[in-house]
Amino acid sequence: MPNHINGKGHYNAEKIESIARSPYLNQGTTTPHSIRNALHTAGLSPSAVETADQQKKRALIQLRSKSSNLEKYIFLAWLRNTNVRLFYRIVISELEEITPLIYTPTVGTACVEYSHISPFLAPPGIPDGLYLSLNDRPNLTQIIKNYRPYPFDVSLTPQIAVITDGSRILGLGDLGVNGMGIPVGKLQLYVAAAGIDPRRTLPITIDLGTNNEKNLNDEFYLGLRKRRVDDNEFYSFVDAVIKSLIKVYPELLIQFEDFSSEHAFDLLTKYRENTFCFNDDIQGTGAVVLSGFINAVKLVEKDVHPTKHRLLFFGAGSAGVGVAKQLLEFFKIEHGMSEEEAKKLVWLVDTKGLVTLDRGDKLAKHKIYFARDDNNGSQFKTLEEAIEYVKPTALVGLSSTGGVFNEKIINRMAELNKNPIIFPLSNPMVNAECTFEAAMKGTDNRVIFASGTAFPAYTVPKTGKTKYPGQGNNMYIFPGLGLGAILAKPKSITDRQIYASASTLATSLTEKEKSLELLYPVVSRIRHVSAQVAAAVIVEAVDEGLARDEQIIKMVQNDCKELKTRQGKKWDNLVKFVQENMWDPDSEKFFNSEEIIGKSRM
Ligand SMILES: O=C([O-])CC(=O)C(=O)O
Ligand SMILES: [Mg+2]
Repeated sequence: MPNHINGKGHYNAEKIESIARSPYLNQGTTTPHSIRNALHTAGLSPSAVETADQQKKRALIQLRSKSSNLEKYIFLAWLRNTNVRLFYRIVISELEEITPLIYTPTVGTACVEYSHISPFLAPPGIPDGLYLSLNDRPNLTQIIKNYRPYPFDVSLTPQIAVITDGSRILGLGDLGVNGMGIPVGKLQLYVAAAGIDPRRTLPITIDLGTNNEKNLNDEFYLGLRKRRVDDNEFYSFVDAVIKSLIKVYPELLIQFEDFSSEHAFDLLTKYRENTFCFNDDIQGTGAVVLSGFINAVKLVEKDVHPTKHRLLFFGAGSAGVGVAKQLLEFFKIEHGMSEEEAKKLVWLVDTKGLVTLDRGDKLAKHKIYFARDDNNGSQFKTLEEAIEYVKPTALVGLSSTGGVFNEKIINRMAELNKNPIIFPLSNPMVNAECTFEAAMKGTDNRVIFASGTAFPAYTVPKTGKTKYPGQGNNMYIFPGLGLGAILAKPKSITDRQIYASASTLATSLTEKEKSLELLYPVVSRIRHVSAQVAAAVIVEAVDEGLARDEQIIKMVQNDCKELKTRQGKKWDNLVKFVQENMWDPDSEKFFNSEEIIGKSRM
């Protein structure tokens, strides 16, 4: 733990002041009177001394009394910024209730409104994250150095940064600087789901303008009021930011988030070999869908041989192509198919129809890989036409077009397949290509379903049986992947590490979860699941010879003697070690009460 004691073994007045004012150290109404006296905070709150549970109960009652989810978001942000550990106690114990409020879908609403609400999320002087705008270009390194991650602790350096330019926030498009809600939300999940210390997280939004007219015309918009810069300036600015970040924090893991598709791919290609980074929308979403797909394939394998699937992707942006590429790994690794063979199982559809090489338009770079050349000159302009042509076993939506998997399309998938796999993955909920209820009704309840945002369970009217939708959200991957990477410190994050995260997530289901035909573990188990994912990433990084943490390397070599035959192994010691390394709001003794009391008596 950080040492707050001065040279003589006592807290000095300055330290006492900083504890009293710290939303991390000061525990408000649970503080005993002796400590309140010592901190000189006696009289600043009523006399009651409460337990942490009472504090939590009160906060939950307040939270639940709010009538809209946006109000709940604002309440939770305020709580986080005034009593960090109480906030995380609540998030961790009530994950299923709180995740949709601090993350998708509510974070989408919060981002749209961010310039209107952000001044009211924290007391003055408390940053929600680091903003770097075009005008900061000459001083980037200094600004990064000056920024103190919140809650403040100068003895701790950030371990993980989530960085966006706000250009493609969820399925909501270009929100400019309002996108800050996303890095903030993702990093809260790093804390809650993977036990990263909140004081070591760094949300970053770079502001290179916005093409969002509504923002540009909004008198309260807080970002640069100009159109986005061109590609040259974009890449050069991002490069300057990455270089400055690494200069200030050489071991920082950088997660790229919600960049527009074209930029997302190019940034990943540019940095993935030499920089400690990954892209959550390409690799995180890719891995989580792969994991759900592995389990979906198992549920239908009596009827469809795994290598006979035909996968139709509606939406060919970073997520669509990222997911499709990850799925290829499954066919290659688990079924020995060549890349060319596996690629033939994938068809992409975008707004102009089936993506083919001879369609006549200039395809974006990232679409060319999957563009078909076996269409004999025929073109298929709509999703319906593409479905008739491909006859897919699985329909994956990453189009950001809410409701586009309409009744007709769902019915057709049900005619074509005994158990159609339908994954409407766009976020937030309004952008999902269909609801769980619509998919169940349109397929006589035979659908195998996962969405990006959690839908409610559905009870089949005739049988009374309740079915649970899968939530194919990258929150099952990025916290564990990031934690594993932070612990093993590989030189780079590789496809094999990503694959390991996905296949481990797929096998992390309990017998009960399997008996309910779930595709993903229940959210309330996410801390344990993240530990397993992290362990898998660590083992892979060591196996690849890329890990650089000596202690981890030794431990893996002892714990997982036969690295090459480790499939299906649980690596219990390593998982335990990872869990022991997780930050927990109650695990630390934050200051020495005796020392403070001793000081006040002097
Ligand atoms: O944030 C989420 O819920 C998933 C995600 O990365 C995205 O939709 O861009
Ligand atoms: Mg994202």
